Amino acid sequence: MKKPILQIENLTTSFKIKDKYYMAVDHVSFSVSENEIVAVVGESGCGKSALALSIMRLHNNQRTKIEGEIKYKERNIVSITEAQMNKVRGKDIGIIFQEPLTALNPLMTVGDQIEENLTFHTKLSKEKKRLRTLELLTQVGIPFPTRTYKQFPHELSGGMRQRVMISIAIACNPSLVIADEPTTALDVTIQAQILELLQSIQKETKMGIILITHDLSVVAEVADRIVVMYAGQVVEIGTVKQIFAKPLHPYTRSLLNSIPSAVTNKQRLHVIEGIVPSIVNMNRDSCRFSPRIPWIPRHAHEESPELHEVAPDHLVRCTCYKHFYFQDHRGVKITNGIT
Ligand SMILES: Nc1ncnc2c1ncn2[C@@H]1O[C@H](COP(=O)(O)OP(=O)(O)OP(=O)(O)O)[C@@H](O)[C@H]1O
Repeated sequence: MKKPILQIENLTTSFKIKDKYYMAVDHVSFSVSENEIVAVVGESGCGKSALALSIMRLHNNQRTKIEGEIKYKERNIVSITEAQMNKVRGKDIGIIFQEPLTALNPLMTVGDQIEENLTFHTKLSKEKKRLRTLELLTQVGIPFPTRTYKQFPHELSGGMRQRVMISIAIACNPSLVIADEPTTALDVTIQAQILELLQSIQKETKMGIILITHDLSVVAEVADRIVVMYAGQVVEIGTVKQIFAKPLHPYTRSLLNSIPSAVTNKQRLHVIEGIVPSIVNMNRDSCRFSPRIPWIPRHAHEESPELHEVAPDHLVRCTCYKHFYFQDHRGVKITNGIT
């Protein structure tokens, strides 16, 4: 059995809005093992970034409350001091953000930014840091590492900047990397290259990756397991095979049905009607997805829906999945979930 690197248990992240706290991540539990890619998927506003920033403890702690456990190699990093967390961040756990142009410092050269991380976490000499930086730039597929070493972020293309972000994230050989929408800001061909790069680094280093994305189609090829989040909660979790071959929660099925494919490209794509509720106006006592599937009878939903284990390692929230069918744009029932 694989060793878990990160175990998240009942993680709750609440933001203070006008003197009251509202949960954006609601009792989330899952784990990531070495050599494993776990994808966290869901539409915008489902709590994916709030989750990623909670793991890194990058929220403003004056306005954010984090409860539950995030165990990195058995140690609960929710309760360690900020100084201790500084040693974990960037060394044990790396992060890749969606938009490298905003995440990178525009006034520092690429070389300096990578070396900054090495200076903070290692005792390498100046020359060794330079060599390690050039090695990293080569590893992430930068064609002219010595030139890029001296360049500023704005001198690079989006894809190259994301490669630089990846090299910063992996500089200290972390055992876990969180990639928060790493390809969203890139065009399709570059997206594929960046995902391939992440996958090859992961194979080489055996690190664990949490891949956060709103796009289920990007995870099929790379992920081992999928965590589907809706309105702050995990609504389904399973292996890639389980989720793609037997998606159960109506939200998962809707996400899958929204993916353009060779099968659907001549038809209108499935659109998930409605929007993710805001954390302030959310009805927390019932199935949170129920307002978006009004044709499912009320009795099909569970009160205070729980996660149910439907197969080994395959969990789904609420009983509504048993009754689910789609309505296409003409109101026609589609019962199998995937057209
Ligand atoms: N700092 C904050 N203060 C108050 N509310 C917040 C804060 N950050 C996020 N939220 C709210 O928490 C919910 C989850 O947001 P989050 O950014 O985690 O979603 P997401 O799934 O990552 O979406 P996206 O893909 O657009 O980033 C949203 O309702 C959002 O408005």
